[in-house]
Amino acid sequence: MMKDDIAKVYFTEEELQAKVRELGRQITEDYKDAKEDIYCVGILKGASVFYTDLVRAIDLPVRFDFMIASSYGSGTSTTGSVKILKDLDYDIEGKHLIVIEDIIDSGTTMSYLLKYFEHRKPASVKLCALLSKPSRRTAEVAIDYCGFEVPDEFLVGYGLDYAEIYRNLPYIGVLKPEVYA
Ligand SMILES: O=P(O)(O)OC[C@H]1O[C@H](OP(=O)(O)OP(=O)(O)O)[C@H](O)[C@@H]1O
Ligand SMILES: Nc1nc2[nH]cnc2c(=O)[nH]1
Ligand SMILES: [Mg+2]
Repeated sequence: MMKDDIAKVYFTEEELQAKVRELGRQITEDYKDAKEDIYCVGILKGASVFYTDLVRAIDLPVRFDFMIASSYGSGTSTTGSVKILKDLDYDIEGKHLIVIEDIIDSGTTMSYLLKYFEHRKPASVKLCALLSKPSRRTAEVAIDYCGFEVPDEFLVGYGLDYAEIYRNLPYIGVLKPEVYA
């Protein structure tokens, strides 16, 4: 079973779902009077699971868009360069963007994407990240809605992968050292 590979559970399914509801309520409250269209932009693939839960906790007419960005290759450390493998489908000029991400670690991915979005002149951009690892930050990123701060450990589950596996775990944890061997 997949759980046999997990050394420690950091956030249970229940804890994650409670946080998602709280973030959804906060976003709903903050955008309830917005005049412009709201675009929820998910950064695939890591944000996929959090995204689909969070949008269902937002009680407003939002639109979906996705980007695919990758800076980690297949390992556990950032390559430092961000590749956009899929761009936005829509012109976001004058729209509200809520960028939805699983984790801000070094900040490399998001600092790059936030600059990229600003060039497209949206009405506003806010970032919602489930996890933040502040001790690892090399590029500054302001997180408007942050789920949890986490220590410097490589986490898997709820969208977060190791070598593309473990994204479908409904909880977040760390792997046993022998899994990396
Ligand atoms: O703050 P950073 O150090 O840039 O790390 C955070 C990024 O790394 C992971 O994505 P990854 O590039 O591994 O691709 P994935 O989303 O497809 O897993 C994660 O989903 C974030 O997007
Ligand atoms: N799976 C996973 N991907 C990451 N990308 C940046 N930090 C992490 C992490 O802790 N786990
Ligand atoms: Mg990602």
